[in-house]
Amino acid sequence: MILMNEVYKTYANGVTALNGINIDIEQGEFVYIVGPSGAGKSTFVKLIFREEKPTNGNVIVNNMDLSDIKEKRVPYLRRNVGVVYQDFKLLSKLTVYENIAFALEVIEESPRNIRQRVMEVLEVVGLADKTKAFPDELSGGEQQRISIARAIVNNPEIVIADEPTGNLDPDTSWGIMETFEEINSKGTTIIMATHSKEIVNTMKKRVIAIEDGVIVRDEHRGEYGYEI
Ligand SMILES: Nc1ncnc2c1ncn2[C@@H]1O[C@H](COP(=O)(O)OP(=O)(O)OP(=O)(O)O)[C@@H](O)[C@H]1O
Repeated sequence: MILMNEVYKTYANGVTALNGINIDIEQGEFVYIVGPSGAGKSTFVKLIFREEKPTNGNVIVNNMDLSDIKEKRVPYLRRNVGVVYQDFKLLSKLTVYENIAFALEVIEESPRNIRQRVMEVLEVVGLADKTKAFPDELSGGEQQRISIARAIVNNPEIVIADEPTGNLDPDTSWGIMETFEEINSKGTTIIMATHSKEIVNTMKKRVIAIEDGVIVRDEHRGEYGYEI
């Protein structure tokens, strides 16, 4: 569960990105975050995996208040929150297998469990035959699938995706969206910031619209609502 209570975020340069956010997202929901460029979408999602801290207010994720958790608890939070980025952020010198295994090695899983789990998530994203490939030997869509596999390898309760289809062509984007749907169907919460009107209006989900740092719309099976 994700709760935000009167959340404000002002960056060091004085820009206020979030201006009094109140939200309640239940476990298992699929939520799109939409809004114009600079509205505060990325800031909103970054608060959930504590990439940023609120200036004021409370951000509660899986019963942890991130506004005041100790630094040493952050890795524990991150095990429960997988993140997918627009630009994939794969490590170019590591193979597909190593990129995914890395997340388990840092928490000292046994080699046997690592092997089993990496192969499981590669099956989920349909790339079990690519274990030995390096990221730059893969298409953009394949790289994004690997980054999704990496995000779910710890079995997180929440997956955050910040414009995951932003660098992909439409056909590839639909495939990526199907993968997110499949992950969501197993109970994982998905929070996705997106500019894709077509995706939001086709795969209907909850839509939270942010403008100038405030929530202006929160609809069940909502529309994208902006011209692009
Ligand atoms: N690290 C930062 N330091 C200072 N200002 C920032 C920082 N990150 C974002 N901002 C500012 O905060 C505001 C909100 O930015 P944010 O990235 O959250 O918007 P966004 O809705 O995700 O935009 P986009 O759709 O263009 O990605 C913008 O005015 C932006 O310039």
